Amino acid sequence: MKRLNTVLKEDGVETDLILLIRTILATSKEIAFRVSQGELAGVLGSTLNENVQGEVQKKLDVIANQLLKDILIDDTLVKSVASEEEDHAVGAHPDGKFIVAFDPLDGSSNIDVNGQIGTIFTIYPARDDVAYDSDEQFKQPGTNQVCAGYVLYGPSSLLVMSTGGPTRCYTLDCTHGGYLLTNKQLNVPKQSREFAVNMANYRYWDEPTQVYFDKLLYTCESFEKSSMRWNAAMVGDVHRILCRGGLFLYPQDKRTGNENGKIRLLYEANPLALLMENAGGSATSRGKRILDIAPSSLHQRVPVAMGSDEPVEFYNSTLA
Ligand SMILES: O=P(O)(O)OC[C@H]1O[C@](O)(COP(=O)(O)O)[C@@H](O)[C@@H]1O
Ligand SMILES: [Mg+2]
Ligand SMILES: [Mg+2]
Repeated sequence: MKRLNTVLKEDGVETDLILLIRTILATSKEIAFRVSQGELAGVLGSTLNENVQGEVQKKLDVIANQLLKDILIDDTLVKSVASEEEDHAVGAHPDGKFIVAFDPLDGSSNIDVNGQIGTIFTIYPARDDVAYDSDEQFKQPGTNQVCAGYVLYGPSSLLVMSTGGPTRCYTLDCTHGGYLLTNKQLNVPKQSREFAVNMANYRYWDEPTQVYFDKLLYTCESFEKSSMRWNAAMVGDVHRILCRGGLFLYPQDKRTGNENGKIRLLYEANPLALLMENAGGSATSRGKRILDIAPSSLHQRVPVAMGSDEPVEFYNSTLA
């Protein structure tokens, strides 16, 4: 099996970008180790703090954020970093070539129940027309991403990543400490009857989304044998869909604060949209391509429908 470094070189990825990816992944190995130790490493449970979005921070959210932030702001290739757990962009090096955004720990509610969690990251070229440490650095559409990926800390730790080409999957080999290529190209099937959505929000959805699910569950013949799969971690739900198709949905709803759903554009929707598209799937928000939306603020939320082409189109046609 090929090592990550070899694959990136064969893909023609520039050396500086390879170095930055390796820096991020060095931290992911540290996080993977702590996750695997669980209670023994003292990483379970909550802190007394909330992040800028009013969510209670878990100890692992804070630890993963600190590990990633520290290593990245030390790296001269990095101009600025943005994180779900930071109020604003954190400046690193004014001459840095790249900016990095991340969700240090996605699926925080799964931490204490030994469920799937992951780290999502994305790399963009740095801008020279705005201050190196300002949020403006990150107001770029997802099409500008030069790399997007996630590390899923499950029964094994997996890296799923694209540097613009195919979405590839690597497995962390704990015996030598490196990522090895285990699937050179993920291909999302065009059709699928699986869907991932928090059905408990049904009463808050707007009418078109309710109608879509009424059709899907009760009348639509092609969904007769559909199955729901919900991890409560987008990274885990999207991983399943990248492997075997399906629809991931997090719509907007009527509750105050949920007008744009829950998923954050910069460090959740955009990197996962790039991986989905480069695996042959679709990624949309209110019927539009997610990758074309530039964030207007760091923690902007967007409704999300991504996965196999057919169910994504069917969902969007119901909204139209
Ligand atoms: O179960 P809920 O409350 O609908 O939320 C699940 C969603 O929230 C998230 O966990 C948010 O991510 P964080 O854990 O990084 O805050 C998504 O990954 C997931 O799809
Ligand atoms: Mg998240
Ligand atoms: Mg998070």
